[in-house]
This record gives sequence, structure tokens and C-alpha cells, in this order.
Amino acid sequence: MTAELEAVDLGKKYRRGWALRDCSFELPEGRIAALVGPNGAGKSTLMRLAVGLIPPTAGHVRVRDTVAFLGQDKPLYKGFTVAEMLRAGASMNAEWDNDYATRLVKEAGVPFDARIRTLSGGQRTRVALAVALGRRPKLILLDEPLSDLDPLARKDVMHALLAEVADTGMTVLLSSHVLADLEGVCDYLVLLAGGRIRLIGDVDDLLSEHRVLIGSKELAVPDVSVVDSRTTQRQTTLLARTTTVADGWDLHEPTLEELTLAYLRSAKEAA
Ligand SMILES: Nc1ncnc2c1ncn2[C@@H]1O[C@H](COP(=O)(O)OP(=O)(O)OP(=O)(O)O)[C@@H](O)[C@H]1O
Repeated sequence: MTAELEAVDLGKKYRRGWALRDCSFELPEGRIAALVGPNGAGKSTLMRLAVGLIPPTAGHVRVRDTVAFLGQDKPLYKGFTVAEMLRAGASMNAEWDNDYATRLVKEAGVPFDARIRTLSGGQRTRVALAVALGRRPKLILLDEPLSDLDPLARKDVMHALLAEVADTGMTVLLSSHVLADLEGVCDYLVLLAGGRIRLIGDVDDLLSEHRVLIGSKELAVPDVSVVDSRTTQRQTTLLARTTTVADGWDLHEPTLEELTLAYLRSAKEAA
């Protein structure tokens, strides 16, 4: 496996304490990885460390090739037109594929003579994405880029991104609080909570290694590795790292959302 991004014992300490701690992982090339975690988990810190915007307090992080970063506050000049923004992208980046960036804007249906400040949130995201991708990065880190978009615009941007990944083999690390955005899109999962990695791996492998077990609340909890347990008046729902059938329990493979929520809940309870 070739790693596009590698973190070794990576840590970042701010005045209030550690934002990220003992973080070691590799992001395999060509993956679309979801970076999930509650507010303050350390997601932005991890991305900012990876692109060198902030220095680590401990360990190191290395990206193998060219990397682009797109955060919530899109790096666009509001007084520029879209065409001027693309020219600015060209002048700021030695490696710039103008035909490609222009095509991405055209596909988004954004007029080249429109000023950035007059664009909708979705159009701005598409222009920011075109500027970020115009550098032809091998890795792109997207820190909640869809957070100000309506559901349709989110789908549009996600599809545009997926098409680029399919065409170019680019690696993506995408953080989002909207788990539905990630389902069916991401094939790798990095789950952070309290500044530490709680779960990481290939999504299909992780899903197939876990089961949701639903049974009467009178049933004894089976002897499996339970990640999260919830009981209502009538029934108990467990998410466990197991594939074993347990007597009296209905079981199914979790969705990415069920898996993620269970790990987030268990990290919250352990905190
Ligand atoms: N510049 C800073 N100075 C001091 N503390 C910071 C700074 N940036 C982040 N932190 C703290 O580090 C921790 C991790 O923050 P970070 O922004 O990385 O989390 P996040 O997972 O991206 O959160 P969110 O989902 O809310 O965007 C938080 O406790 C935050 O308050």
C-alpha cells in the first residue's frame, strides 16, 4: 500500500491542552476518506498540521505529493470575478492546469464574469474547489466544505468531487458532521474523538467486522465486544465488534452512520 499521508505519533498542544494526541495512521492512495468526530475532536487541527499551516508539538506528518486544502472559509477574493479568481490561482501556483480549472467552473454553470460576492454558497464552493483542484493535487483535504450548502448543492458538489476522484485517482480526506453526505461516498474512515483516533480503516472491512444486535431487554448481553449499548422500554440495541450470531438476538451489518454514531457515543461516555 502506498500512503499518500502518514502521521507518526502526531500531537498538537495549545495553551488549553492537547488538541491532538498520539495520532499515528496512514491514508492509502486513491481513497476517499471520511474524517469524523464531534466538535473539538481535532479534525481541523489534523488537517492544518498536514498542510503545514501549524507546526506539530509532537511527532510528524508527511504528505507524499502535492496537497491542497479547502476549509469552511473559502479562500476567495470577494471583489474578483470568477475569471480573475482563476487568473489569481494561475499566478499563485507554478503547477496550474488552466484548462482543467476552467472546465470545472464551466461544468458548475458559474458565469466567468460574475463577482465572487454575488455567487451563492454552492457556486462559491464550486469555484473554490476549481481553484484548489487547478493545482492538480494528488491529495485534497476538505474541512467541512459543504457546511453552508443546501442538500441539493451538497449532492452536486459531492458528485463533482467524486467524478474528479474517478478521473484522476486523487486521494481525499473529507471532514463532515453530516454523516449522510459520507455514506456511499467514502471508502475509508478516520474517527477522531478527544484528540485521539478511535477507529480507522477500510469502510467495507469495518462494516463487515461489526453487527447491530437487537433483542428483548430481558436477554442477557452476549459475550461479545460491545461498543455501544442502548435500551428502550422494550428492547436493547447493541453495536458490537463481532460477526457471531447470538441466541434470541436479531443482527444486521451496520450502516456507516450506525457504526460512526456508536463509536462517537462510546467515546463521549468514556470521556
Ligand atoms: N488556535 C487555537 N488556539 C487554542 N486552541 C485551539 C486552537 N485551535 C483549536 N483549538 C482547540 O483544539 C481542540 C480541537 O479543535 P479543532 O478545531 O481541531 O476541532 P474540530 O474537530 O475541527 O472541531 P469542529 O468540528 O468544531 O470544527 C479544541 O478544543 C479547540 O478549542
